Amino acid sequence: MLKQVNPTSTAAWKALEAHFNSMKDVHMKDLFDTDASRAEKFSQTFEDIFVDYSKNIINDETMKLLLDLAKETGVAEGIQSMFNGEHINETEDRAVFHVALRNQSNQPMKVDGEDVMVEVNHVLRQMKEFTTKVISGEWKGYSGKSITDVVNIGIGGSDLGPYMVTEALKPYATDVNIHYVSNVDGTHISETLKGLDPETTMFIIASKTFTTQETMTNANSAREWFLKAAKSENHIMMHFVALSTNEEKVREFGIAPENMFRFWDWVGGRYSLWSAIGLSIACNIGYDNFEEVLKGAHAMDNHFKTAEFEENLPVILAVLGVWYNNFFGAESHALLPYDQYMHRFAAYFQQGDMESNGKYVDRSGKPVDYQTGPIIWGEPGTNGQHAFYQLIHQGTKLIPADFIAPAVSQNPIGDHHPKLLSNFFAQTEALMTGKSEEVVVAEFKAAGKSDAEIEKLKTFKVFEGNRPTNSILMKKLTPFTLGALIAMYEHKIFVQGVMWNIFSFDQWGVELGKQLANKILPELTNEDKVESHDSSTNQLINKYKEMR
Ligand SMILES: O=P(O)(O)OC[C@H]1O[C@@](O)(CO)[C@@H](O)[C@@H]1O
Repeated sequence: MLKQVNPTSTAAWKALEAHFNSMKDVHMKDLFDTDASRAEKFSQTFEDIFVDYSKNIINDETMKLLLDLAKETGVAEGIQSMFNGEHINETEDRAVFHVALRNQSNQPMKVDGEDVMVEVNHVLRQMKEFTTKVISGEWKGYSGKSITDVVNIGIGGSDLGPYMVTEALKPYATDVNIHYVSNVDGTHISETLKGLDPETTMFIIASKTFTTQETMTNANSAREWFLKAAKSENHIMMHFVALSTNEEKVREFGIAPENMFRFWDWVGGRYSLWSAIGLSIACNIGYDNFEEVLKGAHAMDNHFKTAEFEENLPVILAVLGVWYNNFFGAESHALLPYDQYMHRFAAYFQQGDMESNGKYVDRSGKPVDYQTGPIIWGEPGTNGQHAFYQLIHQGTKLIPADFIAPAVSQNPIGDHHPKLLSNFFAQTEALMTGKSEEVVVAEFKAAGKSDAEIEKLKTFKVFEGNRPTNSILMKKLTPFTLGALIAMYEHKIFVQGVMWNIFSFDQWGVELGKQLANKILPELTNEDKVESHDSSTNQLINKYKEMR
């Protein structure tokens, strides 16, 4: 069980409220000007990852109080509880044990007295055997041909993680082409199946529950598409495998148990890419590279479990997020990877963060009277600079942002990478320093502008600066480094959930929409006028019936 501490009742919170009043008008520029060691003091290295968090509106006192808040809200105890396999997902009475999936040191890790590593390692061996056969061409389809394309059918945590990782690790891809189908919109599977050959296509049906409407609809459509060519149901087993906790539903679908890769209820969907859900990753980049991803995450787990809070990267990033979310009133957090391969990174953590901490009821069942999870968003740099950086630089909203970049490119052509990184460095500098009216006027004068022009335009060109960022510089985007980076953010989310006294591992909020959709679906199968909803929903459904 996690300690139940209302964060606003702690001494640290009260001290932070007072401290905020002394910091809210401080400009980071002045903090840098008065402390030559600032950058070094507020930076941390982990393996090949360098994190510079000095461009934040913090001083030593800020960090002390924020870490005190983490301590007072029971983060240290929460870390122990998670790694001890306690049922900290209390509303579903489950452990939260994704750390066991990547426990490469193979120390026993127990849930309810049982060492889960026996099963974890069995499934990893099964995954290795399967992916080796597929990649080597040994696995044959119904007509005797090898598999050329793998289609992962899943949604949410059964899609976003594998998709993000295979996109990020494209340089490590084998010859097996990987495709992801998630949306129930017929377009998604129709467009994906175009150009695929049923004789050489493998379908991975990824679903923890094996009941998700989108996934089962897409799986059935894939099966129909396949059987049109393959004819016999006996051929299903050569082209369909299942990743799930629900063996009964897998059998009902017609996938043989030997083609099922199991995982367990203590694996949350949004924390499942390390489990059998990662099968499509291993098919695409090879099992050894998938194992490297696990190793990177495991290294971060050990750091998270053992490092003092003052040097603990997930804890540091978590408390900085709380500082802006709960004291500066920031409502979102941007993830801005300066790496095109990481174009799905923010999307992945939209589920990871917002489905974990998008909660308004605390662990005692009472509505909170403080802010919880932020809106997560972002796009790769430099594209974002031509889309939304205007608001980040000169808007009225505070947007704390993480800038992420590799020092070494996987595609070192021409001078692209120096240009990419010059923008990576310049943006956080600009967000921090801004541009004063004095500098603006001097630039206008140097350009020969008249006083009247200067007077008219100068305020539009002033940048207040003091916009906080974290800079995360990786040596290179490798499987190990990506694994460590993902785990770092997973643990940041966990720490924030503990501090906000919420349950981060259930997701009751996704149920109502599904429930109402299931009620509406049958109403769409006829031409009857619908009157069972509010007037807007009735109107929309009836208008749809007129239009179609
Ligand atoms: O893996 P499955 O059981 O098909 O669930 C898919 C996704 O649906 C949810 O919205 C839960 O309903 C996510 O939490 C989950 O990752």
